Amino acid sequence: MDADSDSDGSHISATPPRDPLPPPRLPPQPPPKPPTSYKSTASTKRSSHLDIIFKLKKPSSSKHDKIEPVPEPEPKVKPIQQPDLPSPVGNFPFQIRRPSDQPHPISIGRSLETLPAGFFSTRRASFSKICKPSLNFEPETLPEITAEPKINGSDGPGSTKTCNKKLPNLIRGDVPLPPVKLQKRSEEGNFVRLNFNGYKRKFTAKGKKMNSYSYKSKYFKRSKRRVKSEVDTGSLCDEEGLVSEIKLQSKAEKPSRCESVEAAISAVRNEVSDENLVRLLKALYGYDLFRDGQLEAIKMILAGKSTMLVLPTGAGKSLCYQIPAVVLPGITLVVSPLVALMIDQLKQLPRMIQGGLLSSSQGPEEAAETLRMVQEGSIKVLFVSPERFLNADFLSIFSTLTSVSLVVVDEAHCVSEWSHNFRPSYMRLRASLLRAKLNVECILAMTATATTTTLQSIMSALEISSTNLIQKSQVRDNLRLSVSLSSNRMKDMLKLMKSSPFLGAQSIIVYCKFQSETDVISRYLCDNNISAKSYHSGMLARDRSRIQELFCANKIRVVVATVAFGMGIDKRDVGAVIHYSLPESLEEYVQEIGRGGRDGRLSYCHLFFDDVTYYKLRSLMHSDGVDEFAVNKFLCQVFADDTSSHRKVCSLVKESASRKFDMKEEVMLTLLTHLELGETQYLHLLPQLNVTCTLNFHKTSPMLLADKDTAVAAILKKSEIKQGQYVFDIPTVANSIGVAPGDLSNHLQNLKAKGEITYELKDPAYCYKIVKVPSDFCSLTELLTRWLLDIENCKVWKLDAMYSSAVFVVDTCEKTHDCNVAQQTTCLQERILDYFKGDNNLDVLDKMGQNSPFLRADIKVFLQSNSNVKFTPRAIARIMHGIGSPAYPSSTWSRTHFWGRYIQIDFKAVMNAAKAELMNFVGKDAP
Ligand SMILES: Nc1ncnc2c1ncn2[C@@H]1O[C@H](COP(=O)(O)OP(=O)(O)OP(=O)(O)O)[C@@H](O)[C@H]1O
Repeated sequence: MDADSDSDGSHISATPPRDPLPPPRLPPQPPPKPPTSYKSTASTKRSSHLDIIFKLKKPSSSKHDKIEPVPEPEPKVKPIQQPDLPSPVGNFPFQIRRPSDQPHPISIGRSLETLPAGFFSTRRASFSKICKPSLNFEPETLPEITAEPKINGSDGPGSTKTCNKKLPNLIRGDVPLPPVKLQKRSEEGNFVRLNFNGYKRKFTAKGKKMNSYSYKSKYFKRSKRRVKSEVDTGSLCDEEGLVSEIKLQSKAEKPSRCESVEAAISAVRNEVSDENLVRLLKALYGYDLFRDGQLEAIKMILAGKSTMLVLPTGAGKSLCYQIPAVVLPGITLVVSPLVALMIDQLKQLPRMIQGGLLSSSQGPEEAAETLRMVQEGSIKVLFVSPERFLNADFLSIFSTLTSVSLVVVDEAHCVSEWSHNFRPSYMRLRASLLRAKLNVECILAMTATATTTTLQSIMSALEISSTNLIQKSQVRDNLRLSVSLSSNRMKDMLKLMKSSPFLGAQSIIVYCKFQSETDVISRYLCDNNISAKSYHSGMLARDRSRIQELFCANKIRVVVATVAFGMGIDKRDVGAVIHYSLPESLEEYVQEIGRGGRDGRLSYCHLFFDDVTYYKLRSLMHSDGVDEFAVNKFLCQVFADDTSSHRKVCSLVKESASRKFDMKEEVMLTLLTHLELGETQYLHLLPQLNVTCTLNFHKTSPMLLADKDTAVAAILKKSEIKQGQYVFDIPTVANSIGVAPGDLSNHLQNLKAKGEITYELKDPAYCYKIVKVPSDFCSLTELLTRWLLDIENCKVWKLDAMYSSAVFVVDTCEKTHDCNVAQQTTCLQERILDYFKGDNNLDVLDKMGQNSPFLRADIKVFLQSNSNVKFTPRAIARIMHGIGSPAYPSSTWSRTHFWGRYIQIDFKAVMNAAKAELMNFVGKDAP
């Protein structure tokens, strides 16, 4: 989590001051069981905290979905005007409603994930005559590609492949394999086309002619400018490191090496023996031996078995898919959670393996070029995001034209909601779906950090047999671990860095929790003669990759970073990793210390922890939580649209919906994905779009154009005219003429190219089609709410386990009066192993207070002073814990002096107190 939740509220209270001391540490409690399945809990009774929303005193006359400007709150205890709040569902007491019959005002735009216009030229509809309802322009039902397939069946000149059929990914003697076709890297290296910082870079061989985007021209000049500005500000960078790295990447492969790789691949295809595989390892990478687990994994994949691979960070998991990728006949798809990670992995591919990537940040031409190469069969490893699986055009290539031999799910823990890093889009990666859409049998799931519960859920989703699990210890032996409780972390960290062994470390990563901390600490280190730079996701991508490059080239000694500097960083000689803040989970801790010692040499990892950070993080663990009534309202809106036509595209504008339901966008996506991929399929998600279009006509008059063009006629019908501009919702217009929103966007582009119109698209939205309207909204609401609650509890438990482990190590050390690094390493390693084994014997401290004598009184004053605002118990608890939410943003609410005041009291206890006070308030107020 990359947020800064510092409160700067005043300290005036209507009640006596709170106890400045944290509640005493309680004896270890039996560990709360991490949830095993939401299904089991779903049928239980509704949660005890009734999800009530209260309207205080004056009823609001504003419509609930109308967003009004946020008035500045008066200082002290004057009421704060709340701009856009979830409105009550039914009358008090709370009722769960079915969706209303009212039509939902949809809006829409341009696909963020659609393929470039013109890629499938035959798909274009002519809008001049069209749009009979019988025409089906829906992306997933269209005959996707009508052009002659070129790959595997090309009869064109120069074609080297003749096989039309999909090849199985199982290596057997009776299966005809295509000839080994390695890319001789004299032209481009393994970079297909990368979009670095918005510039295309094409790496060419030394001595060859550069293209117009070669690093020597644009990129080099830019990097020089950047270097200058950094030197001006006192940083220590020069361009040499970066350029030499690029030069290294652009070196051509010698033909003899290519031949030896080709021979080694052929040998493995003939016989998958240890000897042949070692020969291939040597030829491709120059390594003599496989590391623990690698050979086993490669053999399993080459035997066509789906495999779960759990190896520590830096143990060499990538090689386990790269070798099969060159041996297997078809393409290998690698699903990665982050674009930055894809770029890093693409860079790290051996030169002989042609790779490519598809990401939403690419331009249409770049994506088209990559897809063309995929179809030609010249890409062996393609990196994609899980969101790409929403794109029907992308899927069609694999279901009809290109054979996929292997799907690799990297960072596979993201599949599981019980992991530290659940990604809703990873829910799409189910074996059944992959098989249906890609016709692939073999799946490799890889992670360094998974508890037994997480592993079970990954293996069940990807249908990996328990016999195909390869698991090695999750922490490498060359990491020396130490921990200390610190009340002055800055000072202590400086002391640590100025003493042995940290003093001798060539490269150091310092991990912080909050973005603001990274800047403060890097400045502090620089002031103390330690060269440091900060790195976090709030920085420009260009600046981030620059810092990463300089760090890898040893031009910066210390990077002070948030969690954003993690996965994919493969600098081999990081000598120390310091945690300035407590990580959110042991998984995150293991992932981050895994950046150290990747060359196998000793690396020192020190963790500072303190109670203040723990309390802040614990509050943040509740920032994704939602209440039952909000889930119900959300469902009502999702299914509010006219359900008679299942062909219609519905949309939910992210920003306004997020405020309306007081739900983070990520949570809404989680719910929508569950509605698509849960036990019953209620909807079908489509790529996200910008849905609101503002259009101007230029050449022909709108009426005349409408006579010739059905789409324009529909636009005129469905638009509102605002300041002379036509404002309309893309899906509404597309639905009215029976075409897909993407095709309407393409048509608008054509009109723009002819000079007829100009237009702008805004309002990113989730788009979907309704498959089935739920028959029982109440049960579905309850099921989803319980599921989200379990995820919230699981996150809290993970943080508690992390904190308890740090306390445990320090306490054990103190008791034995013999604290040294070796002892702390063993102690923490054991703790980590127990945690990952999930034997539930881990003692987890419950440090949170359960009550405070002033809590109820403060809530009462807070309510009185904001009597014109609607609150839920959760909203009040968030304010008392100092966490903002879409409807109660910190920019507004951190001005109240109650902000973050009860951070040491358990969130649920604050919610309960808030509920009781709200009941009192409404009770008193009732006529
Ligand atoms: N058999 C081997 N012998 C020597 N070095 C190896 C071997 N296998 C992999 N490596 C090297 O180890 C380093 C780490 O490999 P890789 O990036 O694949 O690790 P990883 O397990 O994917 O780590 P992470 O989980 O952090 O991404 C790379 O530089 C790689 O070249």
